[in-house]
Amino acid sequence: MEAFTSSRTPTRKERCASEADVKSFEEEAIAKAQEGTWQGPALAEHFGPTEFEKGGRGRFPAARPQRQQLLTPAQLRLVNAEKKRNVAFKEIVLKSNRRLRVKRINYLRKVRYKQRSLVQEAMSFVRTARRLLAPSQGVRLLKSRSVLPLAAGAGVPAVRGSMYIRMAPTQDELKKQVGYKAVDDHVKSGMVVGLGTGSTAYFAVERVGQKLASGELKDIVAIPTSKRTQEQAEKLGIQLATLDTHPKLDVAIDGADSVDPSLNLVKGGGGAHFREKIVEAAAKTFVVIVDESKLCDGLGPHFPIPVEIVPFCHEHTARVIKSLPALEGCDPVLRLGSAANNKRDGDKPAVTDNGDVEFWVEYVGQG
Ligand SMILES: O=C(CO)[C@H](O)[C@H](O)COP(=O)(O)O
Repeated sequence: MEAFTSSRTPTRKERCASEADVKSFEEEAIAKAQEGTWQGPALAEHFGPTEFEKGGRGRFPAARPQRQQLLTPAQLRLVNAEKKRNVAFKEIVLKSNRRLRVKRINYLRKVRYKQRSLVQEAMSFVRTARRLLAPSQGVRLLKSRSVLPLAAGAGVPAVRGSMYIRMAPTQDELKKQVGYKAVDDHVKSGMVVGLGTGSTAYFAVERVGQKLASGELKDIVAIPTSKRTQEQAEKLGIQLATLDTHPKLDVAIDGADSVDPSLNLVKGGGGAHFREKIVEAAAKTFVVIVDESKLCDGLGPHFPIPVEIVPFCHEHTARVIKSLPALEGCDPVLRLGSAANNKRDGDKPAVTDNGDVEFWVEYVGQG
């Protein structure tokens, strides 16, 4: 009996946790076990030290026989109750470990399933792409291991027998390809060249600059169709002139906004069509460079028709345009924002290089 040095025997309440305490400890134990921070049933810490735990050992302390002899029957009951709880905790830990294992297996199954469905999705995309896209649209579908596997999702392994695709060039890449090719095929040393305006013509101007710098082209005289193109050409060291000194051009290269099957064009989305028309009309050969987004079945609905007019009484001019029988079903809209791109940005009238304003004659259907 001398093992208990305190003046009185601790009450059951002091030594043993209430049912609610045990429950909350169990819940905490399960939660910790699930997070992987479970350190064992730290009963002493949780419920306060007991003589039993002082004498116990290991993770689930067992009462030593000689100590049991020192306990009163009431204390022995407490010890046994505590032992039972330890067994219960052990079971909880084992159960939660099992639950964690099951969870992990389910997670891995889900990941594998997702990977498999991504690969299937990729393959069905390739099949659809093969059906829909013709090689003439700039996309070449290959079945070869020498090109990149379809990027259907990061980390999806290429599977045996999978399809491979070379991704379609972007619109900018297509613009560059046609811009460069036009110069490579049509511009020779000693020529007078009309330089168009816009994001496609930009690449043609760039190519002329490159070829002059490399010495592949010599004695080129260029006539720009806008202030923007003039600035780009000057930066590239291209010699510039005007129609006043060079009225005949060997070739002019420019983009367009719409091209119908008979090669009729809408031009001027970039706000430079007034000068473009004057310069390009003076060229022996006019090379139009477009990507496939510009092709249409008929002019009108595909892209509004830009009309440059003097600012004087422009509202009156708009009414006159609207009343033209040939433009039935069309509506002239004052172009706002910048004239330098074919977007409607800003809220002030767009002003061209010539100080004019523009209407975009929009097709709104049969009037
Ligand atoms: O007519 C033009 C500029 O007045 C452009 O050539 C036309 O708008 C096409 O531009 P982009 O090549 O940027 O699409």
